[in-house]
Amino acid sequence: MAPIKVTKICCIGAGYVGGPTCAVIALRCPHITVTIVDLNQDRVDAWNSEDFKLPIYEPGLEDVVRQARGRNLFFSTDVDKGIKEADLIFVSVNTPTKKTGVGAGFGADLHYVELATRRIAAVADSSKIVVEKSTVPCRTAESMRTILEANSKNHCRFDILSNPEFLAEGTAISDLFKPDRVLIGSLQTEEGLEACRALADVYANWVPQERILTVGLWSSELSKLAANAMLAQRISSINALSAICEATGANIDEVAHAVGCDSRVGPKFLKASVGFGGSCFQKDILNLVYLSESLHLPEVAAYWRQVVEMNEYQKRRFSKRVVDTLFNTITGKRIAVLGFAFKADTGDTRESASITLIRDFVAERANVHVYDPKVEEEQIWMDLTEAMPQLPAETIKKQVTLCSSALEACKDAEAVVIATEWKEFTLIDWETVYANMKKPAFVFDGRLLVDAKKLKEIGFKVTVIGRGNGL
Ligand SMILES: NC(=O)C1=CN([C@@H]2O[C@H](COP(=O)(O)OP(=O)(O)OC[C@H]3O[C@@H](n4cnc5c(N)ncnc54)[C@H](O)[C@@H]3O)[C@@H](O)[C@H]2O)C=CC1
Ligand SMILES: O=C(O)[C@H]1O[C@H](OP(=O)(O)OP(=O)(O)OC[C@H]2O[C@@H](n3ccc(=O)[nH]c3=O)[C@H](O)[C@@H]2O)[C@H](O)[C@@H](O)[C@@H]1O
Repeated sequence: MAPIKVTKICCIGAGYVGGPTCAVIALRCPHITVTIVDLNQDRVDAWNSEDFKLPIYEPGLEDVVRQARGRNLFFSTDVDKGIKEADLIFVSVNTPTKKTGVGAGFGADLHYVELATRRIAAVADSSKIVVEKSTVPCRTAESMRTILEANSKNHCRFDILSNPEFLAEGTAISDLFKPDRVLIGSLQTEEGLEACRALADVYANWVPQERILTVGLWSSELSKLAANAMLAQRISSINALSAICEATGANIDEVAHAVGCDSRVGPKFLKASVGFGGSCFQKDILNLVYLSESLHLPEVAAYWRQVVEMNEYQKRRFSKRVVDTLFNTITGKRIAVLGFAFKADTGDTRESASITLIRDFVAERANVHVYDPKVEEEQIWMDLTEAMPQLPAETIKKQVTLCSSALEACKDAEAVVIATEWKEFTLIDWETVYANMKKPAFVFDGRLLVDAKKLKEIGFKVTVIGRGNGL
């Protein structure tokens, strides 16, 4: 068969993955035209905005978009045109956990993937390589192929590839510039391997050959779920140990360092925290749990489910420690929560531990003062109303105040809770914070961020995750 050369790429879905990933492809491959399409007009308008007020915050992203937009990078709501013109199409739509029906609460909602696939089938009038970029359950490519083949016109060929994305938010651009690996899964047929080579050639414009891994379709799909499950499992493991540290007087940072020095374990992803958040860890593990159950592997399902349960326990445990320490009641007390994003360097709040903490504090009838350097106010209100459906919005607004700086949030507070590891929280002037707080002044560090000894010297009562009360 004739070699395929990719010259036009379309990406369906201009979100946290589709946007940065395809912007970097456009930057690194000036000879390829990249069009990112989305049904969401506001999102596309933001990507196209003259002042580069992009819909997502990601360090380095604006620079990439500034260089490539209008040259060979385009954003549009014309999904059909994007599909028609492309020879390779990334499907990078959302795959949230199902809310209702079979598999509710566990399985992936593949509705958006299916709609995008059906759209490709409906409008494509020439052969395409269709690439699953979204994280999907094992064997989703088969369903996509069935839909495409059943609807294909003009004898169009569709080759399906799996090319999961491993970027982390906050470091997306550097992850994309220098990925640990690019994974491409294909059918092991002549056509499948040729499609795989064509996509590998795109990445080869900037990724060293040895980092481009080519495997079977099902291995590729499963590897993405496995990677996220194993990363989250490390956090739940260290968080489980943090509870033992608090009860025994061991120090979780010292334990993590000692364990991570073993080259077989490695030092990364062993930072104890108030719990992992983000749009994917929980969703992908639940997806793996559902897959295991469907395959009649209940022990495997129970094993992975425990990673999520431990995370829920960690968040609950932390809120309880706040209440217990504040003399068993926080009713009417002012609590400053520093950080609303699920991690530093992103404005994303999906599954953020901060939401759970604030919900718990509001349930205890505390007055919560929140500050985050990047998250939009509107987003915070949306997340809190969704997290507390039983409370009228006015009640939430009575108990929660949004602040424009850490100092403002901490003023007159009885306790400060650090929920996100923003760098600016390491630079807080704690002397001033202390002077402006009610006494005794408490600090609860859910991110191992503060110098506990120094804060104690100032006069704070300090509680740190993974350390006993004696610190
Ligand atoms: N957020 C992350 O850091 C990572 C996410 N992933 C996976 O990538 C996928 C996408 O995630 P995000 O980019 O975070 O989601 P997102 O929600 O930010 O973006 C998805 C976009 O797809 C659009 N969309 C949905 N259906 C469409 C259709 N039929 N036609 C056109 N546009 C459509 C939505 O309007 C939305 O803008 C998910 O499967 C996720 O699990 C993978 C690695 C990292
Ligand atoms: O599929 C995805 O969506 C992505 O999920 C994660 O990326 P992300 O969720 O953006 O961010 P992480 O850096 O993994 O952090 C996830 C959560 O774990 C927490 N975390 C991380 C590391 C750690 O040691 N301790 C810890 O509590 C973070 O604060 C955050 O709340 C993975 O790291 C990416 O490889 C993957 O592509």
